[in-house]
Amino acid sequence: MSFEVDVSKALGDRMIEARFAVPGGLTVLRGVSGAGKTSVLNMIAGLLTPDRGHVVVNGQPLFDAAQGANLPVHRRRLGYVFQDGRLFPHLRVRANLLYGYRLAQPEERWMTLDEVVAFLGIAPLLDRWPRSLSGGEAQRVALGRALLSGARALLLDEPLASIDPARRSDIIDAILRIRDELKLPMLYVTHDPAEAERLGNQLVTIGS
Ligand SMILES: Nc1ncnc2c1ncn2[C@@H]1O[C@H](COP(=O)(O)OP(=O)(O)OP(=O)(O)O)[C@@H](O)[C@H]1O
Repeated sequence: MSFEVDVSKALGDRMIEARFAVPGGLTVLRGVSGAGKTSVLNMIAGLLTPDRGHVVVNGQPLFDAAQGANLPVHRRRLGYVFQDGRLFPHLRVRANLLYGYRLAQPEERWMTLDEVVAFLGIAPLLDRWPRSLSGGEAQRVALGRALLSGARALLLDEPLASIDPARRSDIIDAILRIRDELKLPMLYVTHDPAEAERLGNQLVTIGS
């Protein structure tokens, strides 16, 4: 299994719960607004600590309440791509990409800057500032930064939501190639049934 997740967390007056085990490929996380999809990704990433349960990714335990195990964020080898890209605004694209690369331990790196740039077709963007990029270009750079950080799995939270539907094809192609050529397991939050159908190998509903 690529992701084995069984967690609960009380947030305010709500209880966020998720329990699923999924193989590789792209797993769509769906659920009504407020069901807890982002909170579940944050628990897997290590940004939010579950009250109970465990998180295992690619066979490696990242969190286990019963054992008192809780790997810090930077050691989980997960790439996180947000709705709005969240590139560092004061760094050009090349420096944004290298930021992830420098964070990774040398033995964790499995793609070079040149390989990532060629894979995502972002060579013309390297000297640009994030503010000058379209939403789709920024998301391709965000994917590149995640790949360069030595990630062994990706978490994507509505990565197409802020991109004009007519201009989504480049980023969709990139995600499909990460799924099929690089074979990175992905958890992918979306509200869009067409996106789920096109990209997803399996579907998990949060909060039902
Ligand atoms: N730090 C917090 N303190 C209290 N409540 C919180 C906190 N963070 C999130 N919540 C609540 O937990 C619930 C789940 O939020 P979350 O953002 O995970 O849902 P979601 O399924 O991703 O929603 P959406 O589809 O709207 O993005 C919501 O009711 C939210 O208001």
